[in-house]
Amino acid sequence: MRAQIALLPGDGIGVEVVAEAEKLLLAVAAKFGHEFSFVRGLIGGCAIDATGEALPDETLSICRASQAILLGAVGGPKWDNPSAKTRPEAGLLKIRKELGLFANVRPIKASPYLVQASPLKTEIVAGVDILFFRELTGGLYFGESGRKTNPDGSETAFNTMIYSTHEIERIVRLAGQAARGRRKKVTSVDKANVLEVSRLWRQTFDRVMQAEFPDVQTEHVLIDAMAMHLISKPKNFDVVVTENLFGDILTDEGSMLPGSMGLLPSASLGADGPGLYEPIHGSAPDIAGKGIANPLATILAAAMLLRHSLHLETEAVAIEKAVDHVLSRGHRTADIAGGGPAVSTVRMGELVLEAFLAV
Ligand SMILES: NC(=O)C1=CN([C@@H]2O[C@H](COP(=O)(O)OP(=O)(O)OC[C@H]3O[C@@H](n4cnc5c(N)ncnc54)[C@H](O)[C@@H]3O)[C@@H](O)[C@H]2O)C=CC1
Ligand SMILES: CC(C)CC(=O)C(=O)O
Ligand SMILES: [Mg+2]
Repeated sequence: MRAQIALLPGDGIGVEVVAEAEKLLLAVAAKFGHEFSFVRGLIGGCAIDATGEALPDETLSICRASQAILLGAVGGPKWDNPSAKTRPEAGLLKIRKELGLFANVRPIKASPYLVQASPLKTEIVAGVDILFFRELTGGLYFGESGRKTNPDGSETAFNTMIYSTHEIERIVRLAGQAARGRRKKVTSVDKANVLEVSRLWRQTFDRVMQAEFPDVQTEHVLIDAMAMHLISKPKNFDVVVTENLFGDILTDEGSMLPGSMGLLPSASLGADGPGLYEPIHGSAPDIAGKGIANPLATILAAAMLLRHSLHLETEAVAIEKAVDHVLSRGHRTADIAGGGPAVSTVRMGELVLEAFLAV
């Protein structure tokens, strides 16, 4: 098949991990006879430096003309000034909104080869397999916000959490459909004991699930309790659906089940158009430029890209198997090495490539 893939490495370790995933995609094309063309775009801090905008129009055009987008990460201390005109993260929010990528799918699966990498007990972690559906274009990240100076000179700032029925219905539907292909259970996470938005979320979830997915078991869990249940009894969860901010926080927490942020990929999908694939982590300024970041989350995001946007299931599975193989042989980057011997970002990429070519 022919496909154009937009590569948006972004900032910090985004550049290092996307380079490894790109090598895998090139190898997929060569091995399976596909023609992938890659077009690069700027996003985040590097885009602000070059153009003054966190998401230049040119990047958006490249993405719209592509079948899929692979993104690294944005942000870093260089662009953290609170009074700056724009921030790198604004570019990420804008691309999600502009492309209508309302569903962020984040699988959290504990590899049998990595149970030692988790700070949690083996009996809690072994066998964990959760699929998060995080709503991605609504909620606090997109509601009205602002600041004002009060008469006494102090300041007030506000962000608004806002959701409409339509926005809730479409993400709940995707969660229900996914559950049908899995263990047929969906957990909805909200704060309905306090927030009006959550009460609408809960009512809408119940209505859609009862009418359209009566065969799927459902439950509601409050966000504060969920933060605890997620690491005390993670095997109770199959599919989890929640709003933007809650899903952002819970999945970073959930990364401690497999053992590192550097292991978790994600897919951001809309009703149509290109999907966007990225690791769940950020630009990791504390390790950027050292060549030690774990590229597996981004390599696994490339596998999700092949599966969801290019419908190349065999190729996606081949990458996932190669990652499993490398982990089964004991190769580790520093984040999952537990203080033991560790390989570099580039070496980990090479090992996955060698395993991919060998099967
Ligand atoms: N999707 C994106 O582009 C995101 C961007 N950010 C931005 O990234 C910047 C840094 O944010 P942080 O809060 O530090 O979050 P972060 O996710 O960049 O890093 C958190 C911790 O996890 C480690 N880590 C993350 N990815 C890793 C990998 N692949 N291998 C090994 N270790 C890894 C980092 O070294 C750090 O100790 C900020 O500017 C933030 O806004 C944060 C989250 C998502
Ligand atoms: C805009 C962000 C940096 C959000 C985030 O942390 C994420 O999508 O994981
Ligand atoms: Mg996040």
